[in-house]
Amino acid sequence: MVMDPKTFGLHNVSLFDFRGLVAGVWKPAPSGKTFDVIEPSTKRILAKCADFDREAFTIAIESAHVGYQEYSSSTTAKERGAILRKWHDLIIENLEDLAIILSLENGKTLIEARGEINYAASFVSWFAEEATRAYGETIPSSYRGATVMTFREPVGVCGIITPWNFPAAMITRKVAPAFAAGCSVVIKPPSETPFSCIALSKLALQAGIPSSCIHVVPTKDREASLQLATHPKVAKLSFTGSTGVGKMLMKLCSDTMKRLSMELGGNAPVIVFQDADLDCAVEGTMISKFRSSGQTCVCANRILVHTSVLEEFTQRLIAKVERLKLGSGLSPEVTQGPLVNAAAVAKVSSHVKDALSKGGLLRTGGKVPQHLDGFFYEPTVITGATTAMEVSYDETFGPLAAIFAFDTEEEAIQLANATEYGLAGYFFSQDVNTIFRVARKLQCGMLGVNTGLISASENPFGGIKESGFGREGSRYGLSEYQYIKSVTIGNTEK
Ligand SMILES: NC(=O)c1ccc[n+]([C@@H]2O[C@H](COP(=O)([O-])OP(=O)(O)OC[C@H]3O[C@@H](n4cnc5c(N)ncnc54)[C@H](O)[C@@H]3O)[C@@H](O)[C@H]2O)c1
Ligand SMILES: O=CCCC(=O)O
Repeated sequence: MVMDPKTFGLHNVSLFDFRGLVAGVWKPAPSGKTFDVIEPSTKRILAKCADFDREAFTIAIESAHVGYQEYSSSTTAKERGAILRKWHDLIIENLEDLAIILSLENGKTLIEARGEINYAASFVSWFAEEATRAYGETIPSSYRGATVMTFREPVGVCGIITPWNFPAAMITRKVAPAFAAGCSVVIKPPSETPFSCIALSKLALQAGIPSSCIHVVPTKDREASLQLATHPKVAKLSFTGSTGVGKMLMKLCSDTMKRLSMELGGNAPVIVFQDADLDCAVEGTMISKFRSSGQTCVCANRILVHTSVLEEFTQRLIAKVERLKLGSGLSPEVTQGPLVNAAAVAKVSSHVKDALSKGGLLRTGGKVPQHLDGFFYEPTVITGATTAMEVSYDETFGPLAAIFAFDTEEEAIQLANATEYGLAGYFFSQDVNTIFRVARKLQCGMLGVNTGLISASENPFGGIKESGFGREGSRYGLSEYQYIKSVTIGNTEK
């Protein structure tokens, strides 16, 4: 049975829409096809979303191609900034409704969902300002009487493919800089959580983004969405998701030489040195490990603790973990929502079983709770983790804290870097020399030192190694949607 949106307490029910936006029109799929979106905390069908085909992507891309040329040539950067400012304000005005929609489809707690909507809005206001700061340069020419200048031009139509774990923020972190630069977008939202994207897009239109510049094409048909990687009129693909899918898309994009942003998987280490402030280390580990029930790309996957503080740190961590309360994200007392689906539960379960079979010690958790209906797994702590275990080389993406012991700084750094991923890392130390030395040696794009919280619109977000490339947010995020054109003006001395 599909639930009635009116029962969720939304003020603006029109935000909860199940249609796509193609060439300026909100519509169901022409075939009438839909796919089920499941509420993870109950396993019930939340709603049926329009399921578009390949043809819809073609129409959207063609429209976006005309749209970006009109939009970029008819607006100043300041005007685009004003539209984004309005979009930001509308998101904040509708924050509670957006948070409810997000919590329903993703499962995260209402507090986390409100946090994500604020975070999503922060990218829109950030790029409202950045829009006006697309500076070019003048360069001394080696030709007499000539001057070289650079212009920053919008790349054109941008394909946007995002994951379910941040259904709102992953949209605005890409779409806001694209609009700021003068680009248009065709979005393929995640099929687990399409409704936050749809709601945000309604507000973008209301703010004044031209309808030819924003298209939302939900689908379960992966082949259809690959148009965003193959169609010659798509100039750029911005993808956030797993490394495997990122590699496949990158290969497809090579035929038409698309610009790419690849925000991929991680396997973040947390290192607790012997001189760490343990309260700070435990607090930071809790945030980094259990935010969104362990389902963020920057979540701690391996917790490396110096043997001298191992038991003290573990005891304090367990005390905090055992205070976490599982349940529906909409219940005010709940601190941990469900995982996204049955496959996510199975993966955590398999990592736990594998670790225990290889000598790990279960300290708390380790089960699927029987009293809850949704896709839940208990927050779990395992000590005695080793590099032979799956958790050491595979992203768990769930609430398993695996604790490894180390004796020397060199050993910790070697363990931390022994992964093909390089997204985030964290460490805790109170020694300034250790901080500078280790910060330089860890191989990752983002580092938290004495904190587990590194995500913010001003912070360059992105990875190295197989965690991808490109930087989102920050002063670098706008240039991902621009190309540099050099203009040489010659013979100016005549
Ligand atoms: N680096 C970052 O900024 C960042 C942020 C969030 C999530 N992630 C990563 O995303 C992963 C979790 O998200 P996920 O499970 O949604 O990832 P995913 O790669 O399975 O899916 C991401 C998107 O790609 C689509 N997709 C999946 N398979 C496809 C295929 N064969 N063809 C075309 N499209 C396809 C999905 O529908 C979704 O929209 C984790 O690895 C996480 O670390 C990275
Ligand atoms: O999951 C990855 C994105 C989360 C974040 O931006 O902090």
